[in-house]
Amino acid sequence: MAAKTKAQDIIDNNAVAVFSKSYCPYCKATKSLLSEMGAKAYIIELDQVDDGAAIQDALEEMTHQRSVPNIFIAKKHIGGNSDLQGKKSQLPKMLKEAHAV
Ligand SMILES: N[C@@H](CCC(=O)N[C@@H](CS)C(=O)NCC(=O)O)C(=O)O
Repeated sequence: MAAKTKAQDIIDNNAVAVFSKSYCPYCKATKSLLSEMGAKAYIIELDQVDDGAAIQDALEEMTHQRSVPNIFIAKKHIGGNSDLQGKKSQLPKMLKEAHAV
């Protein structure tokens, strides 16, 4: 599957999608926050899959964001960890509406 199609497929089929890298501290903070909130999230570690670099390129093209984590809730691009942390007070409602909790 082409990387762009794969990225879009992950975004479309998961209430919460996190494109992450296993060693990235910002990604760890995002995963911790989502876990604390009890959210079911699809997490792909781009440094641990063969097509990770191609998926990162595709995400940059789609969102104009190259950094990880690259986060989507209900198919909507949220941004990175700082964007997610900044939405902390809205998250319970957003996650509920996305059927992620
Ligand atoms: N402000 C960003 C910082 C994210 C960041 O700097 N991520 C690093 C990895 S820890 C990154 O994407 N580096 C480029 C790369 O891995 O290609 C956020 O809050 O998500």
